[in-house]
Amino acid sequence: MTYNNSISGYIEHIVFRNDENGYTVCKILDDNDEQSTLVGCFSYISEGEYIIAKGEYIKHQIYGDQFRMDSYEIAVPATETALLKYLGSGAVKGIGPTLAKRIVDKFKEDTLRILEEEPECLAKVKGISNRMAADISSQFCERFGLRRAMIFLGEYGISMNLATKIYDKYQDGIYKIIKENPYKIADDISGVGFRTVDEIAKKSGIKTDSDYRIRSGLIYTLSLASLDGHTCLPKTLLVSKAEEILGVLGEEIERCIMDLAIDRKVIIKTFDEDQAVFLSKYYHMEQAIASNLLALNANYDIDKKQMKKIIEYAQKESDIVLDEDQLAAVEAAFSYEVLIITGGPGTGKTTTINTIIGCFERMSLDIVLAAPTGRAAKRMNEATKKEAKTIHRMLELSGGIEDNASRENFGRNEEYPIEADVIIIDEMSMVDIPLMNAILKATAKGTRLIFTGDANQLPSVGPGSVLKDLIASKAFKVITLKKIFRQAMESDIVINAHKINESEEIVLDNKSKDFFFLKRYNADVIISVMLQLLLNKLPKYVEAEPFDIQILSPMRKGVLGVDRLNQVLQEYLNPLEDNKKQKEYNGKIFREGDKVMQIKNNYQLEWEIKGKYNIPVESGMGIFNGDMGIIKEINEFAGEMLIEFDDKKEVSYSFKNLNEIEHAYAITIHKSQGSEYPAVIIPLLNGPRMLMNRNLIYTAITRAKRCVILVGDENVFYDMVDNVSEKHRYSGLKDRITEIKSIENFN
Ligand SMILES: Nc1ncnc2c1ncn2[C@@H]1O[C@H](COP(=O)(O)OP(=O)(O)OP(=O)(O)O)[C@@H](O)[C@H]1O
Repeated sequence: MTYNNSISGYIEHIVFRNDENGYTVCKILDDNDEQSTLVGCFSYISEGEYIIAKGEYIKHQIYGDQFRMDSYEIAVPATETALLKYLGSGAVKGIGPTLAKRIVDKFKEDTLRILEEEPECLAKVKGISNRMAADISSQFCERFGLRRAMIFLGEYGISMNLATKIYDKYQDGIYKIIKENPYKIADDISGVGFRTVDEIAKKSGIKTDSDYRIRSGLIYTLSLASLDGHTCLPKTLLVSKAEEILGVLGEEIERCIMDLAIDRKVIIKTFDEDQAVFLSKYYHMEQAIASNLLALNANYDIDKKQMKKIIEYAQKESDIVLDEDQLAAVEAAFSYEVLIITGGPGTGKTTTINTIIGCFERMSLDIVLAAPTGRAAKRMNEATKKEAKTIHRMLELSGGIEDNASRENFGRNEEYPIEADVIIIDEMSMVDIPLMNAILKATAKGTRLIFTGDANQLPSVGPGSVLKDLIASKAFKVITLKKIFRQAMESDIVINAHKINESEEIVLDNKSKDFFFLKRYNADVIISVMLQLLLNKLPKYVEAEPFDIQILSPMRKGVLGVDRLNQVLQEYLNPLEDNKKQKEYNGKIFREGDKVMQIKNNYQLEWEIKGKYNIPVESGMGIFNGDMGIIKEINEFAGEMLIEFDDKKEVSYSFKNLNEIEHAYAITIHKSQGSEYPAVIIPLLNGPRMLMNRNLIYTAITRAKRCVILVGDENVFYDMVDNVSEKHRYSGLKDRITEIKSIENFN
């Protein structure tokens, strides 16, 4: 590219700067002492710097003439004028224009060297004490160091924010790290991944078969596997995946796995015929879960006569006669410190839990109820009429948004355990390894733990398959409820859910009252049928608002994936009108009236419920993953959006928090885990076999309370029901439990 234009001068004032991509608008005083506006992406820029930029003059529609920079250099202030401008710009705290002049007058062009190397000489300038001289020098060195590092890291395409983090961590050591082992950055700084450092390494000339690269790539491969739910990978699989990612020979990879094992970065354990390689954090978590659970797993010596009396009383009080399995579950809650109650829909899990609560309350025991999501906790609260919290809240998460990093920041832990005689956790299928580890750390010896859930639901989003592994270990008391009760028998949702699990034939003749299949084979037709159902037929049929009826799609992508469905449905259900404001964020348009969903737990979002005359009558904190709301108001000027959630909770979102919100006309089945809706509509046309399995369709159907309507190709439905090749999760929890148990038995 040839440049007809260049500009050079001092940066007088920075008007705007985006620290992520470095986009900057600033005023530059050029060599003719004329001021211009300079714009562009600068990896480093600071007031007082002398800049030589290449680019072109453009005319901005609103802001007028500007110089748009394509490339630039920062000159070291060498002349006396340059030094004066630089030091006088306020770049170094404590030096203003007067002091700058005195310093430059005294040291002339040697000024920078004096600042860096002989700060004591500075004290010879009138007005500068010894202490001030040292302070000025250290500020100057830090600033110059940062400037050099920013420019250096900028050349590797590193964003400003990241460059600052990297510099804060390594200071001047950064040059050596980038040249020798940039992979260290991924180890040391959270949020920096292998792909980023691999790019840096490539530019820095590091060989593809460098040991540092392979080791970092192996950790990356295992981390990717954990996003798919695995806490470990069989060694052969790890080697082949790493070969694909790194493009190096298997032998080299195997050697590096051994090195990582020696450094305890990974743990290798025997696994069937093969070996399993774990990221050490997951290995230790599984190990801790196994030993903590086994340590808790005591049997209580109970007075059986007394127990039977209490159970009798609780049954009378709730006017229920428990069946054999339910009774066994209640009795087990008396005798076992750890108890698992599982069963499909309508098998009486809630009824059993309520009886257990009734008994323990009579015994004056303190009971704490919790579930993995906000909606699941709300449901537990409605079913038991007792307070139920999210697990994170029970564990007193400190900090706002829950993410992997904050998972260890729980207020309740081994030093300050949960004060309860009994902890009951529902929807256990959603609990992953890190969360289970945190629950057990916060559970004191002597506290009973009761886990309930349905092992046929989708597994947790995070790594591990805790509930299944606990059951498979046979180390804990498990009661499986199988009988479907009369009331539940009337529901084809419940009946068909069980048929799906038992591989029994499901007749799609639409003679049911609550389970329908509308055969359609074209995506647009399917969408139009869903709209009809949502707007006209279903609300009356299930006595619910269209807002409460949920479309659940198996996928995010594709013609019937949630991304497209949300776009299309928004146009039909909430089209743009003159008086409706909207805000674009990340390529999505949020509009007043849109149905949206919070997609992470945020314990610091404040809500308010307003009463008559718009006066707040209640307030609190916390909006959770899966909470649904409607955009009430968009205020472009304040950069805020008002969203109303369940129970009229109003929350003001700053535009920069919009990454916590998604449109929710349609959501993925995965996202619906732990929630229930009066009616669900499920479009089924096609999808990858890996995803379209029994687990997924079972989970989708069991989300509906009063009506399920599937719309699409019946063969896809039958294929899903038949596809039991549920994606296998590699985990070591069951083995750790068996291992520790056998050592205990041996002792
Ligand atoms: N022992 C019993 N005798 C009579 N009815 C029962 C009994 N146990 C449960 N039921 C009834 O069966 C239905 C399903 O029970 P419950 O809601 O406890 O099951 P669940 O497993 O929690 O179901 P879901 O997973 O769908 O919430 C309810 O209507 C309940 O009243």
